[in-house]
Amino acid sequence: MHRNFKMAQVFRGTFIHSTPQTALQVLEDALLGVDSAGKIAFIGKGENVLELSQKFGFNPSEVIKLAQHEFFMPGLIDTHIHASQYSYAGTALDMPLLKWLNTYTFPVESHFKDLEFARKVYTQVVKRTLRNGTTTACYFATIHTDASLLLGQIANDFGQRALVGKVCMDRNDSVEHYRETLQESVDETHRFIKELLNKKYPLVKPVVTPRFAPSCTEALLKQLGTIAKNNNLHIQSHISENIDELELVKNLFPDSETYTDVYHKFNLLTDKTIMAHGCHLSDKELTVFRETGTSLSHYARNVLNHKVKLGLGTDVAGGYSSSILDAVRRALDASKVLTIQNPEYQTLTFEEVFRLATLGGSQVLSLDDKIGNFEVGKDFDALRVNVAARGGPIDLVQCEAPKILLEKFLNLGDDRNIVEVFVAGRKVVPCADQTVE
Ligand SMILES: O=c1[nH]c(=O)c2nc[nH]c2[nH]1
Ligand SMILES: [Zn+2]
Repeated sequence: MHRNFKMAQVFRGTFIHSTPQTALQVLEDALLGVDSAGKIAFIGKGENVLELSQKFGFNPSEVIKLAQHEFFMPGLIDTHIHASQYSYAGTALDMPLLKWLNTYTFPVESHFKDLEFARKVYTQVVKRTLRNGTTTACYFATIHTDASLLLGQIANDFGQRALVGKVCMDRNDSVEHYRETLQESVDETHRFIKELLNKKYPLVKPVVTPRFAPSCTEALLKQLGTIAKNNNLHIQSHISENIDELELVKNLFPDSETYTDVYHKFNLLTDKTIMAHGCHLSDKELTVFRETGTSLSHYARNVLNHKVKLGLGTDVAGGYSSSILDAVRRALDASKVLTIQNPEYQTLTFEEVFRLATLGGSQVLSLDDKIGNFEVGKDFDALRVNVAARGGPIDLVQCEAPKILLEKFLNLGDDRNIVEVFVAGRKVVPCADQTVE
């Protein structure tokens, strides 16, 4: 027998996922086994259940069968979300970036030195995103180390896979008490990394997080590049979101040719770097992204054309919803608008956006050896979707093919259709305590 672990769960039904070659692969009447370490042990055909049960040592009567209108898909991956901005999600969308940061964001984030406030918001955001099917989230917290550690603890407790970033900023003239000195930022980043790694959470890791170039001095960017390199850590930040921001970066970093150069110079562009937005990146800058292996949390055909790793992010609270399903729809809508403006522009298909939300996200986070689709050896991070869930938002008149079921779920579904969520084989939704405080 080829297994180290006992088979913990075996499912039979439709599995839908992406591969690097195929945006949508449907496995009908498949049998998938998850071992006691939460990894996919085998994928076979339902009709071979007896043979597989002998080979992998499970009882065919214990196989969990999906109902009609149900399917499994890989867990959704949010490659960019500000956990600390969740309290005002859905509001404060009336200002351009720099004004928005000074007016809403920095004052709210400064409250996270209060650990009870942090606990409340971070518990809400972890529970809500899990409920919405986000099995992996790449979080920005705030400058406060203890509150950022708390976010890691809460993600671990609820079973979400997460990268957690203590935000670094030693430049901020607008909200004076929401700023660190260079030394504080460096020391606290060291402490954050050390303490989070010491917890040995299996699914939660630190990510080095310069907020964005305008809120960091060159000295800080340099030190953060070194810290990430010495500890082989992920890095996340923002880039090239807004024209005023570009001007500011030009003024603050006159020696750098482009915004991308600012980060590149300080070793902040690596194959474990996730940059958000990148709306105004030139072809030349995108080439640097590809060459360094840097990923983008955004959507855009041009990014795909440059073969830059690309995934979706909710960007709460700049984005109003904490559901990746919402990001899927906005990516599709925005892509249609781009085609209206330029008929040569090739509209993204729902299959492509499905891949961005799952496998693409795993590539962005350099976790595609562990998650992103249903491959033997990967962790079982999955959503059990019932398109016809009672009380849900979708009415089915007749039996539909799996591809249509997925399309309906992506375009019309919500958390009522996500009947179970698994992370590394553990069922995290429904969990014992379902109410969002
Ligand atoms: O959408 C954004 N949200 C933020 O919090 C932020 N900080 C810098 N740049 C940013 N963009
Ligand atoms: Zn952001």
